[in-house]
Amino acid sequence: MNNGKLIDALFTQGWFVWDDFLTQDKVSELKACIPADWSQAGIGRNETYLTKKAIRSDKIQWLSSDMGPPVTDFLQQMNDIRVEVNRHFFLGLFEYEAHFSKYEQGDFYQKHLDCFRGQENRKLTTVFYLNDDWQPGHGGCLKMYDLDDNELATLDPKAGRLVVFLSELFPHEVLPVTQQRFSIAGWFRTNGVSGHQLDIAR
Ligand SMILES: O=C(O)CCC(=O)C(=O)O
Ligand SMILES: [Fe+2]
Repeated sequence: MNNGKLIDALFTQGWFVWDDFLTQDKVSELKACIPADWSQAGIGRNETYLTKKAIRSDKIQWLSSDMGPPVTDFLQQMNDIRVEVNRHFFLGLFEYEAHFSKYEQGDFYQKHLDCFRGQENRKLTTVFYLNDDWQPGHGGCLKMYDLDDNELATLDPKAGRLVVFLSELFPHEVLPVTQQRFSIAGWFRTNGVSGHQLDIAR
């Protein structure tokens, strides 16, 4: 584990690229847990949930521990990160939600922030990549920006790489892919109040 570097980078720049977070073998085991049925990804949550292919065109599968031990292990590792980040930042991260994403030829996700308007309870984003032998011609890079629209990084979605960033500070996009691309996008959340209802994490 490399938590020290993660914590330092979150303090100094708000984002971190953690290469070889998992070995290639672990990545393969995780990939083998992906179920066969996929649903079209949407934007927003609950009643504001919309499917907007013009903004994103990937398909998703929410992670759950009944998908197998590699998924349970991954969720446990994310929980370890959650505990460590809470210890240093007092962010009160409460829960982790994550989905597998599948991008197929031509799929993309336009520039966005991961927290929803009026429900800013996604605090920290993680994206983990499952693509062996990713080549520059395959597209699908994650492009990160700051809130002033300066480009910060263009990252290959290569197997074993984990990207972590503060959800409210870094707009980002997935450039169109020419090759099937798998990732796990996840968010650490705090419980927020939405309207007059307590917005309980699922
Ligand atoms: O797959 C990626 O590189 C990022 C995906 C993303 O931004 C999202 O699902 O919110
Ligand atoms: Fe995102």
